[in-house]
Amino acid sequence: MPSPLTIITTLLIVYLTSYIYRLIRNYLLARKSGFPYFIVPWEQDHIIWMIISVPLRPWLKKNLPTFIYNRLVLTIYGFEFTEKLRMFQEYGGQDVQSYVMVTVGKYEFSTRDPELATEILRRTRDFQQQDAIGVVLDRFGKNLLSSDGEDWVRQRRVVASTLNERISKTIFEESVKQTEGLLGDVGGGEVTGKLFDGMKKITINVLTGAGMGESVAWREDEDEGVKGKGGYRMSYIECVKVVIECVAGPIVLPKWFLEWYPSFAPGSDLLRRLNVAVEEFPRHTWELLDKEKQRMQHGSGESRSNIISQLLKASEDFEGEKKGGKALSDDEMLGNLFIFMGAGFDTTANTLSFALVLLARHPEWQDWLFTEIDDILPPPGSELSYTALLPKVTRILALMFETLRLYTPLIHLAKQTRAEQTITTSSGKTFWFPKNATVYVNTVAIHMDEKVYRNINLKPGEESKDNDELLFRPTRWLNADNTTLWTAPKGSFIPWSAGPRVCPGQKMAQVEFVSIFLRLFGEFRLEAVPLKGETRREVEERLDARMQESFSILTLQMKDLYNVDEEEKGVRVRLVRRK
Ligand code: HEM
Repeated sequence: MPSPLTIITTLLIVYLTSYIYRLIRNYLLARKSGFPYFIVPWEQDHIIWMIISVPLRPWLKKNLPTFIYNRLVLTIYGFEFTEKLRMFQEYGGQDVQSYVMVTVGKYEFSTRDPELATEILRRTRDFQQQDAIGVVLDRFGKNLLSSDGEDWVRQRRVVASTLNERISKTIFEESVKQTEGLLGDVGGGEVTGKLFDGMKKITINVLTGAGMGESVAWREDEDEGVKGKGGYRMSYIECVKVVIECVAGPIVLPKWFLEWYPSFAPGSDLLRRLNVAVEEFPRHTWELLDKEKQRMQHGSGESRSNIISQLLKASEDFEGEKKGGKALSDDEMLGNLFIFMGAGFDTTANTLSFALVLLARHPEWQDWLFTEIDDILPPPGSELSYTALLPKVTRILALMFETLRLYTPLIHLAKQTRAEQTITTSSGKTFWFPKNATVYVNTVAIHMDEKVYRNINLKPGEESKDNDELLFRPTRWLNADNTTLWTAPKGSFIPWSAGPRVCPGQKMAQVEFVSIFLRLFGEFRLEAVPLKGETRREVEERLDARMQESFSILTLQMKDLYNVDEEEKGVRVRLVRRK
């Protein structure tokens, strides 16, 4: 019988040998790749490290020697936003702006090179979705975001066709209606921290109203809605909110764990609500689907302009074409209706919130917006028309693009190789990727490319600056004529990704952003409210610092912006009537 000491020593030797083996293996693969590489002898994808490293980051920064921290931080989730361009400047090559990080964990490649990014995103069969996406997002069924190959092609055809012009018009009208509801709450000139919660509420109400065909009145108690009608404990909206809140982790917990998790343990309230939501979300969704089917059967046969009815219609068309072939299995139908919520909620709400904070920080850009808005809005009291207004809007879209450039919701696009791959660039150089490589397209760094963005489209009176690409300047998105939108070169502006898997909700998000801002800034100006004794300069510094403290849980967001009650926290603003 070996002694405990012998067992521990043997285990230690086995672990160390495996550790050194993995490091050397990744090192040899990196040398073969043709990319610049550097070594961080750490297991970046170890589950314990992934959980503890994010909260530990400030402590590590304070206590570790800089040369160690600067490498270790690149193994901590969300480093793309905190580190910006540094790692490419230190380790990336001159011509390809990419690197391999040699670790003890998975082989990891990152790029900020527009040409490589375009190629990676174009070749969806060679650079596929990561396995981890399915673990998190397949809770209610397989879906577009987690699928690859033929399954993805079939689902994409059906799902993407539902987000059409009819939906855009519905989205526009529903967004205006919801914004009016919000203005009823916060448009009285009072100081409020709730404007940003309002953006979340608008986004989810629009997704439910224009998406699921269940229009929600602004003042409707969230506990009401569909709740109660079939013995539900939570409304549809509440279920969606809880599930999305849990997508970054707890969603993977099995039902038995949620059921038995002790009520005195930390996080028990959220897990208890998740337990209910996981059970009731599918029931609500089936009920909405059934209702829509009934309407289609008993109505004129015309599908309504919401996502759920368009999805049913697209499925029917596909099934007709394929003579009995099913467009989406029941499981996929549910999975995709969840993905619409999951993919469309936080991304859009956070973009709206960042844009508002940027406008409160830089009020001079509000005047710039007013010029366009006042020019195109009909007289007060008239209805806002999607078809009349949308083609005329450029400045609000320029603001949206500039917000997405600086605070891109997805800080990287994560892909994975399942076989060896090569890419040959236009300069004739060939690079190699091993099987099972993690491939990151770093959107934060791509959006800060000085060769693309520095001093582009300067307008009369605007000065050129050495750090212009790091600054908030929406005019860069307008051509010299000042009325048409500038298109960034291929692979240089990818908040919605690019290639065949480009976000199908791109237009929907733009329509929502434009309609909310048209309605809001048509009537109001936004002011940042100073804390006690704060000068304007100090307000600006505080807002800049707050935006830089943003962090990513699946999407990038500001800390303490939502659900904040205390006076000193949150970002307090005031809407002041313009006319
Ligand atoms: C500002 C708002 C939005 C941003 C920045 C955004 C960004 C993205 C990005 C980067 C991807 C690619 C993800 C990847 O490949 O891993 C994506 C995919 C997707 N998005 Fe969006 N999105 C937004 C709004 C929406 C909306 C409103 C919807 C629909 C309601 C939506 C539905 C989807 C779907 C279904 C996919 C999967 C596409 C596929 O894999 O073929 N998104 N989005």
